[in-house]
Amino acid sequence: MSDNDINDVEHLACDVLIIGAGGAGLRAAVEARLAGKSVIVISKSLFGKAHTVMAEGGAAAAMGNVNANDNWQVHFRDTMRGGKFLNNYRMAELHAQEAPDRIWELETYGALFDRTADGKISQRNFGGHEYPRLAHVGDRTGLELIRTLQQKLVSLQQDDEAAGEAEERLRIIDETTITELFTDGGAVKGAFGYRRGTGRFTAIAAPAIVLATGGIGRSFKVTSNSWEYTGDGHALAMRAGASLINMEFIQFHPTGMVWPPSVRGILVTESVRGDGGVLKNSEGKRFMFDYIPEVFKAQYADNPEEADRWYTDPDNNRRPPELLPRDEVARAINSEVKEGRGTEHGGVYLDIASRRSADYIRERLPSMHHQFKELADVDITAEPMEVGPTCHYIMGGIEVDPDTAASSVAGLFAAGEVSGGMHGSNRLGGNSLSDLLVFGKRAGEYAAAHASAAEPPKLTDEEIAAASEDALRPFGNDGENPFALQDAMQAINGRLVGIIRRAGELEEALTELAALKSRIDNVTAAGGRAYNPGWHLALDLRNMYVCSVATAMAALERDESRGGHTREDAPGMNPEWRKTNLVATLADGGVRLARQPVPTMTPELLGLFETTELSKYMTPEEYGSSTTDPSTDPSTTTVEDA
Ligand SMILES: Cc1cc2nc3c(=O)[nH]c(=O)nc-3n(C[C@H](O)[C@H](O)[C@H](O)COP(=O)(O)OP(=O)(O)OC[C@H]3O[C@@H](n4cnc5c(N)ncnc54)[C@H](O)[C@@H]3O)c2cc1C
Repeated sequence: MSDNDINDVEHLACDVLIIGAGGAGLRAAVEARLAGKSVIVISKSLFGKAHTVMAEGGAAAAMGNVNANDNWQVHFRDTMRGGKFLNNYRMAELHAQEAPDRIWELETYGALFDRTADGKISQRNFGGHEYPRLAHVGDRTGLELIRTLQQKLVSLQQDDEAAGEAEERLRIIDETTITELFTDGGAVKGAFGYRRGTGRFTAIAAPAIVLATGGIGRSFKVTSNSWEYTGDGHALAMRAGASLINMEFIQFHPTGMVWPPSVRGILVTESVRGDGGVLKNSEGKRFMFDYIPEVFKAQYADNPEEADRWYTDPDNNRRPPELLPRDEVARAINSEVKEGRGTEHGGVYLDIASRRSADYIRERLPSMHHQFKELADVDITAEPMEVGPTCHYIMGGIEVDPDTAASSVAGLFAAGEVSGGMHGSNRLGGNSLSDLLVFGKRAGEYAAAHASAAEPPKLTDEEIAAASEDALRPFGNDGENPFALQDAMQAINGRLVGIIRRAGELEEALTELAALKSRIDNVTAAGGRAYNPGWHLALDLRNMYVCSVATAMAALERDESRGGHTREDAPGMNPEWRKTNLVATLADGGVRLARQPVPTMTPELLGLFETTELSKYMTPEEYGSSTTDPSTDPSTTTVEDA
């Protein structure tokens, strides 16, 4: 066999294939396996090293442990407000209702959350959440979540082993990247990928597939995301015929590290602000009081005295503006820096040292203490941190049915960050960990049900050979180095599709991206197939490209500012745009963008809000309207890209 032998393919089969071993993938795997299905979980990185493990602050669930006034209705309201009412209301409803059960269930799997004085799961404050709501383990919550789900999977494998069928029903394959999905007659039937360590190909036949591949953050240079987040699941879904929703909404977390340059973008958890940290500019001013938008004035304190009282008496005071939703805080920091009140390294100060004791900081924020000491030689118990916005999360993603997590392609499901709709135009902190538990479980359940009703699919030699040839193409190309092309794409996105956007710049981005296309098609890989990061990136680039184009197109189309999409040339929210989702599909190799109506909330859910609040987001006739079916709505229109 030559190094580039396209015939050396490992053949596998299962009922439910799960692509991604973060929280969403692992929770789906538990559910599908408990439903009696054979399951394979594939992970691009080492098992246990998914993004979820990096989550710091916690998982939002209205358990009411710290403030008994909390309940799912309040959580639902906060989530819709955070998303500026563009959320898929049904997803937000299911999420708020089911998150507490998913957290308690984790305890039955062995999770150990921090406790309140009376022994309940402790819950902390976070931006946009009315009550303390984030179940946490210090600032290492994601680690506990992944550890627990892995432990659950191992215990299920041990059951199988005892029955003499180890790995028959649950197999985990890490360091393997899926590059293609196979479809037949509009339904998925398997996937193709390569083992990173050897470069050997793998073809897996499966009637049901769950995409749980996380986000797209690596399309930007300054990001909290790690190397794996290249939009693979988004692009795989599109190539299989599914649609992406609202890709313009990208969350720039307000607080990433800004110094030294080698660590720029690494996250500084919102828990620092939840636990009392405040933002100051270079003049020492606590500036967030100047940036409270009209729609949030009723809930946020407009003076430091009231804001500080809130930490001990939240029932009688309004919240500090440092805890506004992330999009608001990120924009405020951006403005301060732009107006010359930033720090030496282009950020602002985040100060908890002058407000909390060193012991408190070390106990509540051990990872942050360690991170700043090790990476920046800053002792956060004695000095302020320098922070600035960093690309963190994509609200856009695969369009799914809210109850079943099914995409428009039969047998293809999606959960976690790769799916769209749940968070509307902006995600609240803590709502991702709960989202991936709620919808990971649902995706696993419905994928298992789909597999039960399907025939075992067969993969053909021809389609496997075509996928192999495709994957090997960079070795035969004579173009550019993949790292140079990634830099070029990151530069376009950072400069022209970043936190503040303008129509002219977005057009420029699309032109520059289009010019990059042929260079990406001709990207070159050198060397052999074993552990070859250049080859791996060469294959990832086409995914990053298609996601970048979908984002820039949707950002140009939506000429309003909402959540994680700020148009300097179209400031403010437009109630007409609140009724519209932008849906991207692939057609003739290009991205196609369509407008679809946002499903309207049921009267029961609308009734959870004051009319005065709804009037800030909606047109008057909407308050009393009932659900619209997008597929039959005549106002659906489309635009084509180049
Ligand atoms: C530093 C940091 C802190 C955060 N803190 C919080 C927090 O406190 N609370 C909160 O709610 N959210 C937080 N988030 C966001 C949250 O962690 C993520 O949104 C969430 O973990 C995503 O989970 P997931 O299961 O969807 O995907 P991930 O955990 O991102 O896992 C994706 C999986 O897919 C695999 N994969 C990707 N592409 C392929 C491919 N082509 N083939 C095979 N496998 C593939 C990856 O290897 C990985 O296993 C934080 C994010 C970061 C970066």
